This record gives sequence, structure tokens and C-alpha cells, in this order.
Amino acid sequence: MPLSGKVVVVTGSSGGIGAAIASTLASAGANVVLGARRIEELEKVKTKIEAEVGGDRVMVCKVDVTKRDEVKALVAAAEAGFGPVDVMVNNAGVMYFTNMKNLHEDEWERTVDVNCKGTMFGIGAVLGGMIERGSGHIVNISSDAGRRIFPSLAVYCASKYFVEAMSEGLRREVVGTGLKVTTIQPGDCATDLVMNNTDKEAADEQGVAIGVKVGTGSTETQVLQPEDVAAAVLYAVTAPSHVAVNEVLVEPRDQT
Ligand SMILES: NC(=O)C1=CN([C@@H]2O[C@H](COP(=O)(O)OP(=O)(O)OC[C@H]3O[C@@H](n4cnc5c(N)ncnc54)[C@H](OP(=O)(O)O)[C@@H]3O)[C@@H](O)[C@H]2O)C=CC1
Ligand SMILES: CC(=O)[C@H](N)C(=O)O
Repeated sequence: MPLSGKVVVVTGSSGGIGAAIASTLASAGANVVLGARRIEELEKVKTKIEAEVGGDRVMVCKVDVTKRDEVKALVAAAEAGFGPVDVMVNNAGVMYFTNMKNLHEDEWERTVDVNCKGTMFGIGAVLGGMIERGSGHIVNISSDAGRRIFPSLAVYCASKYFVEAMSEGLRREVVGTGLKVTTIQPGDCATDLVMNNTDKEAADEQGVAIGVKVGTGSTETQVLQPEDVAAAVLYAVTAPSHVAVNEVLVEPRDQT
């Protein structure tokens, strides 16, 4: 199996895209460490993956990615359990459709804390060890919103532009060290990402019902499934060692 013996950490893996990435990479042979805040959901994902792949190749670890020490502790736990981290997938994220004039400032702040700082802390937790070992792959789950601006998503798009800029800056800096840095840029994907929307005006303007999954009411060709995004991650992390897959834009066929 292509990832046999590799150690992978996935943040935000208590559901959605993160859980699918963990499952796909475990099926390819990796030992996976699941991180998120809801430990009981992490345990369910672990049970499901172990039923699929067998063996004792999944660990769970409670982490709030907005806390730098907790992200370092996640990586330390992974290393204590399985050994040095080969692949760090910074996936945890939040998204709120909101118009800036409505001043949902707590949501702006949470978006920056989770999407920007969380990704940055994930990089900080593994970078030193990877450089020392001369190998490692950092995969940051960005968005098509890291390439263009969507209405009622100003702060979210800004957070994903941050992820893109930081990733590209890091990638250029580590050229020659053996490390790889990839951003994955999904379009609409059927997850709970917008369940916590509170700005009704913005949600109505964008035709997004509050409290339902992304893509509800869309046809099969208008929304990705989490496994589609996981397949893009697998492609990037199993490329031959001389090949760098620096970014992958993966959208539903019929998304405008
Ligand atoms: N769904 C989509 O259409 C798209 C999603 N993306 C990106 O994919 C990533 C995953 O989102 P998706 O699966 O869709 O959404 P979900 O809401 O289903 O999953 C989000 C995950 O992030 C975790 N999370 C949120 N806040 C924190 C935190 N402070 N600390 C640790 N974990 C946290 C959640 O776990 P818990 O609550 O247990 O902590 C959960 O596991 C995000 O970065 C998102 O921006 C990009 C493009 C499209
Ligand atoms: C801009 C978007 O809605 C994007 N699909 C995302 O969820 O990141």
C-alpha cells in the first residue's frame, strides 16, 4: 500500500472532509491521528475506519486548533504513538455566510482564529521536525474561495487567501529541503460546514438555508462528496518523490 507505515495527522477530522481524508489515507496504509474538539465524534470516526481497515492504526486526540500549545500536543501525541509525522493535513475550518455591514464580529474573529491561525499552528507544530528529517508533506485544505471572492464570504475568502499565500510562501522557502506543501481547493462539498450560519440576510441572499448541509437541494453534479476531496489529497501525497503537487482545484462539474 502506498502509505504503509506513514504517519498522518488530520485536524478537523470529527466529520466531513477531514473524516474522509483520514479514512482514505488509512485505507492506503497510513497510521492516522484524528484531531478535533468533539472527542465522541472522533471516536465514532475511529471505530468506522478501524472497521474498514482493521488493525490498530488510528488514534484520537482532542485539540482546539486555535490554541498553539494544543496543536503542538497533538503532534507530540502522534509522535509518541506512531513516530514522526510524515503528513500533516491542516483541515479544520469554519465558514459563515455573513455581510460585513451586519457586524457579526465574533464570526469574523472565529474564522481568522480557526482557518488562519489553526493552519499556521499546524505548520509550526511539524515544520522543525520535518526540516530536520529532510522529509514531510504539509497539506492545507484551502478552498476555491482561496482563488476568487464569493459574495457574503468576505472574511472567509480572506482567510483562505491567507492560507494560499502562507502555503506558497512556505513552499518556496522549503524548496531543496525535501519537504512538500500542497493546497487543496474544494468547491461546494456536502458537509456540515454552514450549519452554524446566523446571518439570515446573507443566507437568504445566497440561497443558503440556515441549519442544513452544504449543497442541500443541489443535484449530484453540483456538489462534491467528502470522498472526492479526500481522493485529491491521496493523489497529492502519493505522487512520486520528485513530483510536487502544489495545488489542486477540485469543484463539482456543474458549479459556476
Ligand atoms: N464543505 C465545503 O463546501 C468546503 C469546505 N472547505 C474546507 O474544508 C475544511 C473542512 O470543512 P468541512 O468538512 O466542509 O466542514 P465540517 O463543519 O463538516 O467540519 C469541520 C471540522 O473542523 C473542526 N473544527 C472546527 N473548529 C475547530 C477548532 N477550533 N479546533 C479543532 N477543530 C475544529 C470540526 O470539529 P470539532 O467541531 O469537533 O472541533 C470539524 O471536524 C474547512 O477548512 C473548510 O473551509 C473548503 C471548500 C469547500
Ligand atoms: C466559497 C465556498 O462556498 C466554498 N465551496 C467553500 O465552502 O469553501
